[in-house]
Amino acid sequence: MTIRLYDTSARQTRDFSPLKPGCVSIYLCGATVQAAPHIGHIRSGLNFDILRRWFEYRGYDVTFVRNVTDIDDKIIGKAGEQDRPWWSIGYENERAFNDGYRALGCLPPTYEPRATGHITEMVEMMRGLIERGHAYEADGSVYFDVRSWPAYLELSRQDLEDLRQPPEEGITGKRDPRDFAMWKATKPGEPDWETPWGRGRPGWHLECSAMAHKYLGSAFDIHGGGLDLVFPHHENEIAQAKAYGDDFARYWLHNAWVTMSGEKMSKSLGNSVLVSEMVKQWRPIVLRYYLGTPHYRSTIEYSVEALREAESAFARIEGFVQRVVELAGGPVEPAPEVPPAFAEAMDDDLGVPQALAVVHNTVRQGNSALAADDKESAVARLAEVRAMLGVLGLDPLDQHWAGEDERSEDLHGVVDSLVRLVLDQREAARARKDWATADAIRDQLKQSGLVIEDSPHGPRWSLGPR
Ligand SMILES: Nc1ncnc2c1ncn2[C@@H]1O[C@H](COP(=O)(O)OP(=O)(O)OP(=O)(O)O)[C@@H](O)[C@H]1O
Ligand SMILES: [Zn+2]
Repeated sequence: MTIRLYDTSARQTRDFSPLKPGCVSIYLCGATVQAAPHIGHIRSGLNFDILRRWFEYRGYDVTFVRNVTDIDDKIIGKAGEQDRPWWSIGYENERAFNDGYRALGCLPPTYEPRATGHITEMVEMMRGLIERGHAYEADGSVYFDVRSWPAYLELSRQDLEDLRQPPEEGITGKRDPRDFAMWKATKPGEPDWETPWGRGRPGWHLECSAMAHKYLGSAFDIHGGGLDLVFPHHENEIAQAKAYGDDFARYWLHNAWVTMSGEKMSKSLGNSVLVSEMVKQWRPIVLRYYLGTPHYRSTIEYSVEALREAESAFARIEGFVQRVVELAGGPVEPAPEVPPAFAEAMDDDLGVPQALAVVHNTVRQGNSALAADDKESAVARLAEVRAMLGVLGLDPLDQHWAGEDERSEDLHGVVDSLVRLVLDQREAARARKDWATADAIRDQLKQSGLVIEDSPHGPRWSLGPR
């Protein structure tokens, strides 16, 4: 039972062996809080939430750090446009991100450090890098000297000579156009902090190296983020941290994008679908199913059709769960272990699609057991299904989703009695051979979006597809 993970750095799947037995440390590049999250951002959070849950299932003690970049050019730009303090933009969007993560059932990280709370650590890192000859000050900014670090670009496997585009354009004082800014000299009206090299503000790359060092030490297990971060962000993080003396991350994991018409969903491109809008149209648990169940290294091309498919696939699972709970007449606890085929799929670079196939198979077996009136077997299958869904964060009976909407419980009861009332009327019409009324009632029920099924315990209703 070795977990295997695709390591971007090695370009292959490697057996995972932790730095410290029984423990896993993960650093995930989190939100730049310049705007509310789109579903691409939350996909990244979700993929790593599932990774973390899987490690926990496998008995590891997980330390999961997901940072917040609360100072950045775009935040400052927005503050100017909206005539608001820069930090009010950051706080507002950080809350929006947290609402999004919570809505989709992402467990809170162990630590969620904000960049601006770690200026001291960043100054310390720059001081060390300047002392070691890997960084220099120019005009109040501090740059990393890429030629001083021969291993630079080892993650993205590029050649320094081929690096055509300087990562930071238009900044003067660089010794080499490919050197990147760790610290940016202040400009009038911009937020700034005191350093030995004058007032200024941090560059994005430095923030992550400094925060990873502070919370996870000089070496840790896994560093993650979206594929877009491989270069320059992660490459620059590595250069800073390693040149400073850290061993840094041992495995690099990158989630693929959510795209729209083949292009990365992105705030700056304006092709974003906000999480806050999506949760008005789709149940959050369905969104989680949609965004969390494709393999983390496969692109998700946004489509309403695929969302509908996710909705009906999840409805099949949920319908089974409900039927067995009704039959059992009481709670059915998750099994202590997931089926071996599920575990095997998850161990293999987090093979959620294959693992999900095991869930659907078990649901099918459970449904056959129900059809055969085999209560014991149906209940056993539900226990397995719950254990598997728990790992994926998709167990509809989990506290998180059961309280999805507290009012929905009340509403469920109200709809229940209304449906019974209407069906009684229909029965009465049939009894007096008033077929026209009976048919009209049936048609109206259908139009209302309810699906009525007969069950040994009387009629059951559920919401039909949209
Ligand atoms: N479309 C996407 N699909 C998957 N992951 C994404 C997508 N967009 C951003 N991410 C990931 O979400 C995390 C937070 O991203 P961040 O706030 O830095 O946004 P960003 O990459 O600047 O996004 P945008 O391009 O929308 O401005 C990062 O790990 C990033 O790689
Ligand atoms: Zn980062």
